Amino acid sequence: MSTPATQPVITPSSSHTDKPTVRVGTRKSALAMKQADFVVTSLQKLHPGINFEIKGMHSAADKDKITALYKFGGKGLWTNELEAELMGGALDMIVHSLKDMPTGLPDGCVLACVTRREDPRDVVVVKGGLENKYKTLADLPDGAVVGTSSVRRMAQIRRRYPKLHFKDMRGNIDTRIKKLDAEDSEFSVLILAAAGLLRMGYDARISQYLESGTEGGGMLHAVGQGGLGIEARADDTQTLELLKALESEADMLACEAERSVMRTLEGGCSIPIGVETKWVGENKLRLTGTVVNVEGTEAADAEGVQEIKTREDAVEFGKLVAQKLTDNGAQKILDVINVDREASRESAEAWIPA
Ligand SMILES: NCc1[nH]cc(CCC(=O)O)c1CC(=O)O
Repeated sequence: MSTPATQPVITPSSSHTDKPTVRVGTRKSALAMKQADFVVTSLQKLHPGINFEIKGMHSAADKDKITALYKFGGKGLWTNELEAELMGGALDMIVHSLKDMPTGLPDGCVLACVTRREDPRDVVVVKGGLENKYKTLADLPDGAVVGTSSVRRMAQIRRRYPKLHFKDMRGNIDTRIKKLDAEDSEFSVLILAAAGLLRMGYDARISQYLESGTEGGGMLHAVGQGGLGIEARADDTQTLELLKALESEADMLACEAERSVMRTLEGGCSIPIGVETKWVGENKLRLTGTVVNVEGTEAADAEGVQEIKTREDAVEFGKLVAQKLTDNGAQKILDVINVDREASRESAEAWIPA
């Protein structure tokens, strides 16, 4: 006999081995898994002939909660392992919260897709929920404790509400809310991203939306907040093609502009910068940015409106707004923050993705 005597045995669990498999990686938190699930469900509807698999991975920083975060080497802290798997071919794409993605990716990896953005704003969550007589930051008495580990959030709130106090609050969303609600908790409110709460189904805990302007507490959100960023290999044309269907062009352009501000200002390290983008006319994007010192006593603000049609337009626009921020004193504020951070080893969004 010239043909092989044994054929591979098809077991029930490998009944779809005839289908091509696309492997989707993400961090193994409840929110990250939900986000990956959303991406896979959307892709599966479009491609019933492909088998999609989600692989949740703990990063080194997730596994080791004792070693100080800075000892992991900072950049890409939460993404290095996933990217190694992607480049080695064990994964075909990674689903990230866009705001946790460094603005510079390793060679060979690209931001293949930005999905339609969830509400990008930060929100206030009050202790005990909506029964609480306090609903907004303006309601809080002097000395009330705000929980956040983000310098960006703390600095901007201090600027408007100098009499509030701040304490670090880390952990994933469930952990943070539990800490807030605990009977003996010292916190009055937490500041979180609307996107995470909405995706987790915790809409009912949102008591105030923060945004630019007095009503919104003058708060600008993090770069890329609310968007999902999907990373793939630059040469994997099949995956890049699949992901085109999930891209929201308007949100991608706005997020590219925001990331460009960050990339232009940061020089390696993540910085506490707030942004807000809004489409204000046909192809016209308005981008507002702020850099505030930790004490909330000094700020550089800038705004621009420009016609944006391509990714390159968005990147150039981001550079322009970054330059305006620098002209208005951002660099001086950032230099002080970088020196302080070197001493305290704190980072901008604390780099604890939810
Ligand atoms: N820094 C943590 C983080 N990273 C992504 C989200 C969810 C929001 C998003 O997808 O932008 C959060 C939680 C938060 O900031 O409250």
